Amino acid sequence: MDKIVFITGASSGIGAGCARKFASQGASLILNARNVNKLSALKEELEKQYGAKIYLLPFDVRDRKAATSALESLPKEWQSIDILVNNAGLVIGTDKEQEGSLDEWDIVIDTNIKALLAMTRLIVPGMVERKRGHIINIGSIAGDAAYPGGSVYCATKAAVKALSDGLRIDLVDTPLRVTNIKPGLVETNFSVVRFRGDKEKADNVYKGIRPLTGDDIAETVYFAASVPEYMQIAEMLVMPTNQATGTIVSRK
Ligand SMILES: NC(=O)C1=CN([C@@H]2O[C@H](COP(=O)(O)OP(=O)(O)OC[C@H]3O[C@@H](n4cnc5c(N)ncnc54)[C@H](OP(=O)(O)O)[C@@H]3O)[C@@H](O)[C@H]2O)C=CC1
Ligand SMILES: CC(=O)[C@H](N)C(=O)O
Repeated sequence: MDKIVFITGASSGIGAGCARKFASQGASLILNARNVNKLSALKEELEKQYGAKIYLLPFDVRDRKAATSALESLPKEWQSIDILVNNAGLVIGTDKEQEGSLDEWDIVIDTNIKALLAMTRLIVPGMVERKRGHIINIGSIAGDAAYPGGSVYCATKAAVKALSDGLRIDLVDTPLRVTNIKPGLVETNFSVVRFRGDKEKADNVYKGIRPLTGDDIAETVYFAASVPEYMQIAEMLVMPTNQATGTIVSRK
């Protein structure tokens, strides 16, 4: 794949999985996250394993000024981004809507909604000009229906669906494509962040079920990116076999 792929939140989980998959297929990658050490280790791995061309662009996606100047700083040969994977995201806590921390929810909303929108706003005009591009947003099954303790997170992922659908409408007269990938249970660092570093609680989320991995979701992202240009995978809901909805899971 002779394309430039920009992945936010590439230092871990689904984003790192996407980096590995696209690198294995010959794409050139711009990798973003805040943790520079993890990004550098991934760059080294992908250069060694696949001879991939990697450009690191670490910044906090919530920082609009940093995002703007990072993108402006890209060398000319890296500016024509073909695929934007809006993946960076998180949740903190499982509090009820009437009890949780507004400060923590600001972080969740700013990352999952406002930063995704800002990256789209910064990168898509160039795609429109070049008449090629694909925006792949990582939504969630959580965007389909709210669940206990997930009110704000679910709302942000419902917003990702609305932003994806809206962008697809706004780009309907262009060759650009928009995809919303909606994973179910995927074992990554996500639950460790959700439970504020409590690894035992995080591990319990995946007890008794075979969860998906970041690499599994990367396969679906790559699939959406690699179908012929006249095809647009608008949405994909991908979950473990023993999961039926955001809350109905059979554990053995
Ligand atoms: N795991 C799951 O079950 C599911 C996850 N998802 C979604 O998948 C996406 C990836 O999550 P997942 O891989 O599971 O979780 P991880 O915690 O493993 O990865 C999250 C990534 O987002 C990055 N990130 C978080 N905040 C910022 C920020 N402010 N600026 C830049 N990067 C940031 C982190 O990097 P760093 O800390 O270095 O900045 C990390 O690379 C999220 O949008 C999540 O909502 C959707 C459905 C299911
Ligand atoms: C992290 C996710 O989005 C997951 N599907 C969940 O809602 O727990």
